[in-house]
Amino acid sequence: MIELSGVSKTFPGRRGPVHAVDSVDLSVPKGTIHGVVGQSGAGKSTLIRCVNMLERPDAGSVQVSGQELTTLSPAALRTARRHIGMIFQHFNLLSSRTVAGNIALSMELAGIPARPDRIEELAEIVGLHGRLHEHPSRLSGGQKQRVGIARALATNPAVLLADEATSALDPATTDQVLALLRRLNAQLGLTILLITHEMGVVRNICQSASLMENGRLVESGVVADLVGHPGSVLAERLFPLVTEESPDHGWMLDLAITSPLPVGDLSLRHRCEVTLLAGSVEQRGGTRGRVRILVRGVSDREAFLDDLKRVGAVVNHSHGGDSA
Ligand SMILES: Nc1ncnc2c1ncn2[C@@H]1O[C@H](COP(=O)(O)OP(=O)(O)OP(=O)(O)O)[C@@H](O)[C@H]1O
Repeated sequence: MIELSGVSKTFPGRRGPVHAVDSVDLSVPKGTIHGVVGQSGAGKSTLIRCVNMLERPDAGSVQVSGQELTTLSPAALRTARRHIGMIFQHFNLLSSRTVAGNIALSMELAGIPARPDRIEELAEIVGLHGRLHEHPSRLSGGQKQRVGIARALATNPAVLLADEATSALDPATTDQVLALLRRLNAQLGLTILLITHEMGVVRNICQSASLMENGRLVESGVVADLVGHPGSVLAERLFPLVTEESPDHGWMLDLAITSPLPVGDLSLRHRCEVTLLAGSVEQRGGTRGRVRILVRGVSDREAFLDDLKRVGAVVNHSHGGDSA
């Protein structure tokens, strides 16, 4: 697990100090996937680099798997880093080495024997079987990232840090790489901290997420909980509800859902018309998202609201006086 407390990092800038990371507290439980989103310059890269001390924080505590990293000697830090793998947007592979050579590199650097059977096993895990003797230039972006992942796994880490790992990939390849990360999380119990500017990445694989602005985490939480908070900026960005214009008739409700909404059943039970106006829902790893519905002709609103509660829908916002 990853536990950050009061982590700060300031850089000197032309117009004064830049507080890239400012008093960040963050807890990522073992075996979960947490995403940090935010605009360019928010401090995401600096934050993730503080987790493995590629960037040494000016203040605060960084604990990974129960070990405090900020006070370690250089030698002890090298050993601790074996348990923290990292993957990058541009893969950072050595072009002069084959796939096998790139995977072996992290073992060599960690002082672990680079056994061919282990390298083959890692290639198998990431779906690169049979490509071990090729050079990176012959691989697609998705395959290069698979090499990056195999290299990161070579030292058996408990934690994987992903710095915009899918930002250079097309949507279909992004989905495949995210599916691989989800499988590694489930099968190896890998704890994953990722940073991204793509909301889809968080929707797709993260159980929890944080929004970073100007070096601070302004919102943090379990995604399924965040969608139920009416004012959550993160939930709005993750699950945007886009409608052309508000209908002038009827009762409009914005709902947070964590299971499919039985629209047909609701309209039958309440003898009313329920129309889905907008929705942003993720089904992978359990349903979660937001929907906007228009209800017309309902006679008992209280009973309708009770029924929504019964099916696990939370009303974030309701609008419109005329239900007829
Ligand atoms: N080594 C450095 N020296 C000086 N300033 C830095 C350094 N690294 C980052 N910064 C500054 O810290 C702030 C946060 O940068 P950071 O790269 O962490 O943000 P980010 O959210 O990852 O953005 P991006 O997605 O564009 O990489 C920026 O203002 C950046 O210019």
